[in-house]
Amino acid sequence: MLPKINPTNTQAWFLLKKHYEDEMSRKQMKDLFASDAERFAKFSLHLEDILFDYSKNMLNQKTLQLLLQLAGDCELKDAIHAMFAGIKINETEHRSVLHTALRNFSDTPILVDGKDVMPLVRKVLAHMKSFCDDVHTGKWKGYSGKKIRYIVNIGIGGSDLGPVMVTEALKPYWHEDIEAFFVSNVDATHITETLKKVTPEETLFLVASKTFTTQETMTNAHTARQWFLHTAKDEAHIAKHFVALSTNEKEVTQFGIDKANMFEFWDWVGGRYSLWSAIGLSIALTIGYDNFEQLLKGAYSVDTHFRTAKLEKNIPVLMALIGIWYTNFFGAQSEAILPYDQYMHRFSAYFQQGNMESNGKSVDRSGNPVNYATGPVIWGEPGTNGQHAFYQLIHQGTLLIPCDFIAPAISHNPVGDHHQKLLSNFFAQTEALMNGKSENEVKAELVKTGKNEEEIKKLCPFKIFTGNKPTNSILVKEITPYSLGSLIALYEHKIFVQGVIWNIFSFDQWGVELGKQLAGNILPELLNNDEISSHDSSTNGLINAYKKLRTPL
Ligand SMILES: O=P(O)(O)OC[C@H]1O[C@H](O)[C@H](O)[C@@H](O)[C@@H]1O
Repeated sequence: MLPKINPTNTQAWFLLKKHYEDEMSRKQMKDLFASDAERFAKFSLHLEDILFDYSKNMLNQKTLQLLLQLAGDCELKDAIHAMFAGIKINETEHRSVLHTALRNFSDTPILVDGKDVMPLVRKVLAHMKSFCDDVHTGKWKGYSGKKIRYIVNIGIGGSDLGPVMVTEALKPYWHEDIEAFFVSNVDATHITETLKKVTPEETLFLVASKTFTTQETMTNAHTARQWFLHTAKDEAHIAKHFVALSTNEKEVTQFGIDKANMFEFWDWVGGRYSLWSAIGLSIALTIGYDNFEQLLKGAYSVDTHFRTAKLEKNIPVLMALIGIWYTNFFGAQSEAILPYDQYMHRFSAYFQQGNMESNGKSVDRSGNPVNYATGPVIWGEPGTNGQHAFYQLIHQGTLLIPCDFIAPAISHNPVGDHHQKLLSNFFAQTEALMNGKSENEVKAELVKTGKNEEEIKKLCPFKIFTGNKPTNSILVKEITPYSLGSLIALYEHKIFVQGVIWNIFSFDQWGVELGKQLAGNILPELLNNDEISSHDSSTNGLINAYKKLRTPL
């Protein structure tokens, strides 16, 4: 079990508040750099090919020491141990949290209810490997004897976002004969447009759902099944074209998928942490099993770092503490994740679910409302697109938005000087956000343009950048399956640490249920033309307007 400590009652919290009010709220980051030539060396860390630079933050040694004290006061080390040991820290669902077991390459057994889960994990990985080999070599054939060319993953949330993000980020590693598609939305447009691009004879559908009851996924899977049978005719052919990635054998067989074509995972794998499990089959089929294993190994390396490194040298711990510093003491309400790598264009969307479904909670582990802020809004787009869209607000708006800049040193597409240009923007942005531009600098610039004094006075306020906008920079040698695995694991553990300190349960998601429940009530009301009066006047009004607008049933 995790401790139930209100972080605001700790001594560290009290001291951090005082430290913020007395000292850091007035500090300028550029002064911190000016007064310490060693700042970068002191506030950056290396982990294999990853450089984590957190020097451009509004913190000093004392801040760090107090944040680490907060981690200590909230018993973080014990919590880390509890998660890796398979203790049922997801108390509201009475489950262990063991995505780390899926990438455990050590010989250490991991026990759930006294039983080692590692043999099962290895068994499913072996099944995935042999299946990938069969599909890639053509041993696995479609019903008409043709090789599989198209993979369509049907899943949503954690059964979609991870595989989409990873396959996109690793496009240079795609198997040459395979093309992957992902269908998630219950909007028929998604499946319809996808089915236009594939053929029944050469398509393998992966029905990805932990529960195998999710409305969107089941609806899309049934539509795909119908589409397939329209051409294939015989239900016996389904076995060659539909496999299931799930924890729910009963529902899988009821859908008509053979147990032998089910890739299993377990309730101790959270949906948004499941890309390492059988849910990653679309990844393994797309980039090859060996590359999938590299992804797991990259994550395993970070798991080892997270479990064993001292807290002050522990990258995910520092990422988490820095986030808490801004959320709870500076009042920041969002964080931007900005990958300077076009292939990583779904990375922030992926961690939107990772962070917001995990730490978007307002009740603490004792069941009481929290009296402090928890998970921020996570958002972002790849650089440099974001620069031409929303960076204006980050530079000159009223909100404080801590940003993570992520970039590879080596591009998969070393064309001309594109990558130098891309990275010059990365470095320039973090520099600009930190230093800003003073009134004197603006004036001097305007003088050079030949403007008169009155014009300069008028224009000056708009051209000032206050600076002091915090950023983390994560520089990776290259985006490979291994380094991507590491990056994902860093962010996963950041989320975990924050949840521990905020005294919330990060691995349940009750907040998604109400909407599903009400949609279940409303759906039958949409299946007739009767006027509805069972809801509030807005909901009634909307439903009745919809019924008038559509063609009557
Ligand atoms: O994998 P499934 O059981 O289909 O669940 C898919 C998704 O839907 C749920 O509503 C949860 O919010 C997500 O955490 C989950 O990843």
